[in-house]
Amino acid sequence: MTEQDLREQLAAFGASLFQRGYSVGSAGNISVRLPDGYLMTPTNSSLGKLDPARISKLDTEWRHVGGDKPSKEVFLHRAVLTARPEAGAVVHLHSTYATAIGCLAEPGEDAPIPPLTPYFVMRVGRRLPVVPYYRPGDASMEPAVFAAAQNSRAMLLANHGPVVSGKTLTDAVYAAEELEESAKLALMLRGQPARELTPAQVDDLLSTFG
Ligand SMILES: O=C(O)[C@@H](O)C(=O)COP(=O)(O)O
Ligand SMILES: [Zn+2]
Repeated sequence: MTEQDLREQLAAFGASLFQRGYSVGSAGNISVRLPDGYLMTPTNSSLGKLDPARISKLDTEWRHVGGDKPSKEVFLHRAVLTARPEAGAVVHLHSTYATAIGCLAEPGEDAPIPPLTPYFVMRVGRRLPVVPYYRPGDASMEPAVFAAAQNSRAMLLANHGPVVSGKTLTDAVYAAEELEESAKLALMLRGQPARELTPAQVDDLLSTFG
């Protein structure tokens, strides 16, 4: 895909996420890896109204070189895309159910979303670490996010929201949506004897689709 294609795809996915309530106001940010740098949603922009021409561009050293001022979460996206060289995009949302789990979960441990459905395992993976709380935009979060991203495609920022990576922007968006639906299921079924996928079933999914 060309950079222009990716700019248009980013704006279209942003609008789609916003229209379906995965993001409200100016919450959330998205980055996409390019051959010569990165695209990033501008700070204080609504994912629902992104102008492809004004999306921020950063060079390979993460310096702002074009478009509007980038998201204040550059450090967050840099940590994930550096830790996961195979990742092509990162989506950060404040989607309600995943954020709720991020308020219940113990920072430093894995989030309490059990493997209830195959698609959660296939899209998000086996582990969902919870990164301790940092003020949004705080550069000191970078080592903790980097460490979490080394072992997992997705994570929850405690008391803040989910961060999900994918090989492509499409993969990252689909995984972020699946994570939100799985968080909703986990909360709906909390305290009930829901049947989980067995470790063997999880292994089978990851070896087939992982
Ligand atoms: O929660 C925050 O403040 C940020 O993580 C966020 O979601 C929006 O910040 P910008 O991307 O700088 O608008
Ligand atoms: Zn945020």
